[in-house]
This record gives sequence, C-alpha cells and structure tokens, in this order.
Amino acid sequence: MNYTRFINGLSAARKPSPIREMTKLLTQGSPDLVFLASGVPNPSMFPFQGASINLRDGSTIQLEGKTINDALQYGPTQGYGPLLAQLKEMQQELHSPPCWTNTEVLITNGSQDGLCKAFEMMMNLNDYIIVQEPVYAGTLAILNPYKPQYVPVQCDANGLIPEELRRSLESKWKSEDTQSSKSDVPKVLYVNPAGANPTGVSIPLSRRQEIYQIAKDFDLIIFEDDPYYFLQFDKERTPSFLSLDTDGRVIRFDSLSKVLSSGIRLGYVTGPRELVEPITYHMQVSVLHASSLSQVLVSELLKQWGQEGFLVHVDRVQKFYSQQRGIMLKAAETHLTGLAEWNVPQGGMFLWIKCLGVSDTRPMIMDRALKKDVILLPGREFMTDPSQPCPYMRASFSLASPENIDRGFRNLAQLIREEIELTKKI
Ligand SMILES: Cc1ncc(COP(=O)(O)O)c(CNc2cc3ccccc3n(O)c2=O)c1O
Repeated sequence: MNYTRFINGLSAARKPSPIREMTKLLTQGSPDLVFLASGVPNPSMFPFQGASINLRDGSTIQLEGKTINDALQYGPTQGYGPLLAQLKEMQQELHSPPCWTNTEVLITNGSQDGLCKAFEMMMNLNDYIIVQEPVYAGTLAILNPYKPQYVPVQCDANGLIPEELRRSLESKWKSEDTQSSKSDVPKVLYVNPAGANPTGVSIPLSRRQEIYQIAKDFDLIIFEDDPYYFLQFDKERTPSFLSLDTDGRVIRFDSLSKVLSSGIRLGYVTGPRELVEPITYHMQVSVLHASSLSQVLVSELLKQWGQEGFLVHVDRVQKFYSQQRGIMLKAAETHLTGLAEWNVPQGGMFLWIKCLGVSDTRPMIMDRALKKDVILLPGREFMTDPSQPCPYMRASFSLASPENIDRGFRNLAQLIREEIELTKKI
C-alpha cells in the first residue's frame, strides 16, 4: 500500500526526537555502558522505594528492585519492553493479523490518546470522513474542530450497512479518484465494530468482510476503535477487522479501561509500521510515553496471570456486563414499554433508547431529569449534526445496582410521560 495520502503535512514533518532515540540506547547498551547522554533523574532521589498491589483473588503484585525502578523512570516511547512483548503476543494470538511482519504496536494513554493522534496524523480541515452514526461522542470531539464533512453511514441492528456505505461513496466519488492527490475522496472509515458506543450493536463477520472489500475498492484506512472487544455477549468473539487486514489498511485501537482499569490510562494501537511510526513521533513530543508505573503494573499482572489467566478474567468481566444488560432490559420492559423502543445490545455497556412521543430528548434530560433523580446522555451528543432534534438517549448499565436501575427507569418513565404532556400543551 502507498500511505502517502494518509499522512498530512504536519505529521509528515515529524521526525524522531533525538532525546527519545537516545533513551532507546539506554535499554540496548551493555551493563558496562556509562550513560551520560540524557537528563534521566537519579532514582535514588525518588521517595518511593517499592509498592505492593493487592489483587481481589488474594494475591499481590510486588514492585521492587528493577520493577520499581522501571515503574518510576522514563521509558521507551513505544512502550515498556516486557508489556509491549506481551501485547504483541496477545494481538498475534487473538487476531493473527495477515500483515504481521509489517505491523507495529504502540502503547498509548488510553485508546482515546491513540485515536486522537491517529486522526491528527490524517485529518486536514474540511476533510470528508466516513463514520457509522451514531458516533462515540469522544470521537466527534476529536473531529469537530476540523470542521469535517461527515459521511454518516446508516446503521441497523447489525451495525453499519455495507450497501449504504458503498452508495454513499459511489454517489460522489469513483474508486479511481483515490489516485489523484487533488481528490477530496475520504481517507478514513471510523467504526466501533463490537458493542458500539452508544448503540451496543456488533457488526457480524459477513458484513465486516463486505465493508473491508469496500475499503479496498476506495482505498480507505479503517479506524477499528474496539474498546468493547472483550465485552461481546455472544459466546464467540467476532473476528476483528485487523484479522481480515490483508492489505495493511486497518489501524486498531484497543483499551484496557473496560477490563483492567480506566484510571491506569493504557490503550494500544496496532497497525502498519508506516502509520504507527508518525503516531509514535507525536507521542515522543506530547507525553514522551504512557505511564511507566501503569505499564509495569499491568506487565507484572500479565506475567502472574499469563494470557490464559487474562482471558479467564475478561470472561468474568463479560459475564458481569451481560448480567447488567439483562437487569436494564428487564427494567426497560417493566417501565418503558409503550413509551420507548430499544435494541438488545450485543456488547459494551450501553442501551440506546428511542423515546416515542418526544422529538428531542436533550431539553427533557438537561432541564428536567435531575429533578427526577435520573440522568442519561441525550442522543444529540452522538450525532454528526447536533443541531437536529434527536429522540434517542444513551443509558449506561455499567455502574448502577439492580435496584437503582429499576428505580432510575421508573423515574425515567414518569419524566417521559410528563414530557409528552408538556409537548401537547405547546
Ligand atoms: C468507543 C470508545 N472509544 C474510545 C474510548 C476511550 O477509552 P479509553 O481512552 O481507552 O479509556 C471510549 C470510552 N468511552 C467513554 C469514556 C468515558 C470516560 C469518562 C466519563 C464518561 C465516559 N463515557 O461516557 C464514555 O463513553 C469509547 O467508548
């Protein structure tokens, strides 16, 4: 693949930071190396001497000696060596990327960080960008400052509709347009393939294959933003776009937030070397690297658990959210029947609810929901054109107890009834 058209001028101008390149030598030198090259602080002056992290299973992770030193010190931008190796092994095991020999993995400050830098590598003002709609609000927040021309592709209960994607592209462009540097043909398709935020929808494998073929026809890069990959409620996880990527046109964004901890701020980007390298250079000058403490802690955990132990853990997490989903669906059936409609989420942690008889949920939620002791997110926050009224709202089943979910939906039902009455009076 020729990646030139996917890297904007700002990103193409980024070069390896000399200081960061020196830090690589720190990990490559012989034990006798006298390192006088960079401003790495002396760890003997750090007040922290060790750490012991208690796990729920009764075991502990001890950070001492080399691990506490690594945890408290600068490290390589791409990521803490042992964790990088563990994540690369996991990506190969789970996705068997066809272009593995040209694939890089970069550890980022959550997947949001990687996503933001990947868009900043590609986007120019007013670019066309293809998104499945509704879109994760955090992605809209990254994109909106570019004043993009969104190409929102219609979704149904199985996610993005390939025929709609092809129709949207063919209505304005031909595949040969991608040969012209002057063409405004879109470069990126952004997709949440499993347990999408906010709809909870997962795209079946057959559709992913059709979508991948369309991406080939129009030379698109697929941003596979997949933080709910381990929260798919079907027995088998659907193969990722990365596992279909025979061309090297998928950049995958994974997150540890939903399965290990959101506060440790660790995600990882997996994609072609030519597209991961500019994001790495951006990391070199923005944050230097993701938190060493977080990386060492997770690496020690994965050492203790092994990949098998990690997958046993994520299955437990998946079962928890599947139970939470069941509790919310029961509350919706009990309290919202006749007042709203919804799909059964196939993954993730959200229920996407369409209010009947309320054309726009934003004023109802922002102005009147708190008085009813319930709060959700208005659907407009997830739309590419937030100026339009939207009857949808997003409810998260991640945190609330079963009792509170029931009470919240009871209050929500009352709120909707009062909104319908209010609307009649206007
Ligand atoms: C599709 C998709 N892609 C990327 C991310 C970012 O995950 P991370 O950086 O790896 O932790 C997310 C996280 N989504 C949310 C985060 C959040 C954080 C505080 C408060 C509210 C939040 N709400 O509502 C969210 O949806 C996501 O859903």
